[in-house]
Amino acid sequence: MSDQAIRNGLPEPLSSAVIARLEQHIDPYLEQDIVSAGIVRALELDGRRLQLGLAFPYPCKSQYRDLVMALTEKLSDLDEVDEVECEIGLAVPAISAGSIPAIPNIRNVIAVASGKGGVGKSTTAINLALALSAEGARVGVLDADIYGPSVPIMLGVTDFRPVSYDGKTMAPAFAHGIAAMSIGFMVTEDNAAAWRGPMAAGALVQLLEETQWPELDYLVIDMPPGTGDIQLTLSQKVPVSGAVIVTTPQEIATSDARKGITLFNKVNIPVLGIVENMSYHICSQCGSKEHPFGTGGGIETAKRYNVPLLGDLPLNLTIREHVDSGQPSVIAEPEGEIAAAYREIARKAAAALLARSEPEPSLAIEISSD
Ligand SMILES: Nc1ncnc2c1ncn2[C@@H]1O[C@H](COP(=O)(O)OP(=O)(O)OP(=O)(O)O)[C@@H](O)[C@H]1O
Repeated sequence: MSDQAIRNGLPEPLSSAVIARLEQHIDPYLEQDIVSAGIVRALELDGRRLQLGLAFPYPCKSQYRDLVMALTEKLSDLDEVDEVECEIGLAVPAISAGSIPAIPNIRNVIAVASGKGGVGKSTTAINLALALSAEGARVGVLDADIYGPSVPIMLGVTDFRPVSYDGKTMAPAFAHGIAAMSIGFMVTEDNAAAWRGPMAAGALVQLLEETQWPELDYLVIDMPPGTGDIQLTLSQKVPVSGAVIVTTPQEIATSDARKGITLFNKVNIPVLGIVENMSYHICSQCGSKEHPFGTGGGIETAKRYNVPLLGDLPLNLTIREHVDSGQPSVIAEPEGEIAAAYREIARKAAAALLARSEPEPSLAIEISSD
């Protein structure tokens, strides 16, 4: 139950009647009615026009139209009201990340991680960041994938070189409406590959802290692949509010994903859910769904660790072509099915962040040997 007070200018008994009807509307991502969830902020009557002020704690702009229609329908039987007007805003709260101090201007940090390389972690991170932005949030992305920084290519900013105006901090790149900083702007692949764990983690934390981030609701970090020292150090030094694990359905990738979940459990970072990438293939001849790597790995892992499966993405050449050309699918085909799948993942991950703001102490912790 939210303690958010409603600015309520309605007379009784209209006020009770309106609130009772609004309480019937369950937000599908928060799984709570919109009054209890604190989304209803203001109620006013202007003549026979009912004005609703709503503020969502997670970005879901693409859902507003359906919401307004559903609420108008629910309130249509009230004699005092001829018209319903909704003003909808976004107010993302900062979810605390334990004792690590917050980074100025950044409300929430979401780490995108994978147990092994090549599963599509960066592709997912960048599309997730752009999807959060498309749903209305202010978003930045930090490319911490030191051994294969791909954000400059994926956002089409390979020529960007960070500049410092104050000698202390660097301005990030801006592309497709989000801010971006990448280790790839600084170092060549050759010298990054020589970096060992602590040095790499130190450089990444410095990169994060010395970037002049604009005000952000979410900073998405594309983590280095794997579950070793760099990932552990980063998770302990950066105020990560939640993690998204990317996996493919192959058994080997799935067991690596489990190591990823274990790593975040170890450092008390809630796992917001799993994204199963390259999950299926749509046959170009007959349109049927084929599962070249088997089925069910993501669901099985999600169930075992009591974390949601945020979504699955097909093995699809256009996903690859889009990111390789600097126009990820969420931007290249915003009306397409793939963009819709990423936006759904974004809404679910952002809502999960609110629900799981306290790590569950009952979660089984499995310490892996590597
Ligand atoms: N669903 C998909 N369908 C087709 N190609 C994909 C898909 N997801 C990612 N790819 C492609 O697979 C390759 C690897 O993806 P990506 O760089 O995102 O993986 P990664 O897990 O971040 O790898 P690494 O950590 O090693 O950099 C890229 O060429 C990307 O375009």
